[in-house]
Amino acid sequence: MTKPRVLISDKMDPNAAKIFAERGCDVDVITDKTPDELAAMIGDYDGLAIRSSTKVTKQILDAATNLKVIGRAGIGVDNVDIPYASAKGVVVMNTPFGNSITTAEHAIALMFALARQLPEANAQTQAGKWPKNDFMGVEVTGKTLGLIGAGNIGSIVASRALGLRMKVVAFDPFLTADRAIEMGVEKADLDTLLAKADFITLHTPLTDQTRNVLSRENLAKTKKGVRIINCARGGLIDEEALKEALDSGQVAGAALDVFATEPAKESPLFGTPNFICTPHLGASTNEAQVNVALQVAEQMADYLVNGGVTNALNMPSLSAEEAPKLKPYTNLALKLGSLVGQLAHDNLDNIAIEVEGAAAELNIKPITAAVLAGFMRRFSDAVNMVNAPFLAKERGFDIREVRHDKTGAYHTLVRVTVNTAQGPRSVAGTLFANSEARLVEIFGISLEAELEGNMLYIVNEDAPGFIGRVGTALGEAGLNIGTFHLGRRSAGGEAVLLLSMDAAIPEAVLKQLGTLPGVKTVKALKF
Ligand SMILES: NC(=O)c1ccc[n+]([C@@H]2O[C@H](COP(=O)([O-])OP(=O)(O)OC[C@H]3O[C@@H](n4cnc5c(N)ncnc54)[C@H](O)[C@@H]3O)[C@@H](O)[C@H]2O)c1
Ligand SMILES: O=C(O)CC[C@@H](O)C(=O)O
Repeated sequence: MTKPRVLISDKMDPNAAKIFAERGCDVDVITDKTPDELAAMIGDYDGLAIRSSTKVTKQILDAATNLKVIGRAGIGVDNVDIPYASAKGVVVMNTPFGNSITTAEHAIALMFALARQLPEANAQTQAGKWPKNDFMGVEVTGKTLGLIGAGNIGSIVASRALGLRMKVVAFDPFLTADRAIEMGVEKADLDTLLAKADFITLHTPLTDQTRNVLSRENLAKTKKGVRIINCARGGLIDEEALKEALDSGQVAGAALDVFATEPAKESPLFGTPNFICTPHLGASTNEAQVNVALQVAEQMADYLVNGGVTNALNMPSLSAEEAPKLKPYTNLALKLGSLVGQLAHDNLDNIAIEVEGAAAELNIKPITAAVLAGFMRRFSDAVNMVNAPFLAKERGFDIREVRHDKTGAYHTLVRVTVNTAQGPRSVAGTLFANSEARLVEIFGISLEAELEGNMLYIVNEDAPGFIGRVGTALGEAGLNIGTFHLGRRSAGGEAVLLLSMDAAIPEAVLKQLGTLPGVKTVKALKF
């Protein structure tokens, strides 16, 4: 097997390259490339490991013809076009916890820097001014910290602030009352937080809901003399309005680690008294960078080598332990989905995936994703397990997953059903020896077959001599039959013939078979 190739395109702790190599990947570290240079080389790689400098745009993804996974050594993935990566079938992963403590500590550091004006005091002291009377600070003890966003980083900031004997008021629509009690914070709406907080710290992603959460209007609702810290994302604060609020004294100080446009080489805020900033250093500690580098390399290698999925933003998780167990099922599901897709005449918009026996004990999501991928190959060869659920959603598919506790004739079974104009149609399959995919039922008729390579599917009226006539027609066309599978609804009723063929069947032969007496359907299948 050829080794997966990984490109590390941003500066990353060297442990990442080491882990990739140890886990069986070939790895190149090539940083500081222009988008055109990256687009020219990305086609050679299966994996792309990044921090925030590399922008994974449509241009890069279009050129990334072999790419299977993008790993972000960090939390924010706003530098990756996730919808486009998903549509292209590329898994996007991040490392959601590796730099949380470090970033929370940076927010606390900036809070103290604001409270005691440390950067300016330092600059003036080193300039020989000894400005002892110019820097009257404020204590944080007893003050109220307003937390906007109480996720991983926000909750660490809250715990540190409580340790400093501050009160913490949190605004986060997803914060439950129980979790707020557990965190020791007061849950509040945004206006209450703005009115109460002496310090405000932001810890949300940048979304349509959070963009400009500290807008001009909201800045005007803050307690006069508030101090504001943003270590989350630029764009959460209206920077022009913040400048005005600092100038007017409404805001006594602001500390930004992040800007709406980065790198921020210029800003209306630069030079404003009581404004301090750092160049997106929130995650920059040795500890955090080792954590995220190790984690991203482990996760990406696990996916490329074993199929394990951890911390993906566009695919359900799959542990390295589950992945090998699920692999034969996803193979079976892909084939069943493909069979239904090839046989379905209607423009279907619904699909049900049922699992029973051993299959019912597994994570059904990858099985569903594989069924959808197989089914939608009728629309495009580029469909895979990553993009199939997104494409299905985009097409408005109704997808039903059913897990049955009972076990039937087979120790494990996956059934795929679609509703056609003629009523529900289903196919089912099992695993022989826990690994070999076998079709066991097709549209209500029991029939055992491997779904492999070129196949011929015929539905006919059961009658003596029919099989011989099919064999003769194929033989005369010089087409060799590999295996022969038969099933029927009842003697003399509807029968199904499924043949594996050594070669593809020409259209003319299919037409000729269609003229045989009793034939209802003839179709060439490909797996
Ligand atoms: N400065 C840095 O270097 C640095 C480092 C790490 C993370 N970050 C950024 O910090 C941010 C937070 O990271 P995290 O790990 O805590 O993420 P998280 O997902 O754990 O937490 C985000 C929280 O924001 C809340 N939220 C979502 N929409 C909201 C809204 N409209 N109003 C209020 N709250 C809302 C969510 O419910 C969640 O609790 C991210 O944007 C991340 O990219 C920056
Ligand atoms: O990689 C970095 O330095 C920044 C990381 C940070 O913005 C994140 O979202 O994890």
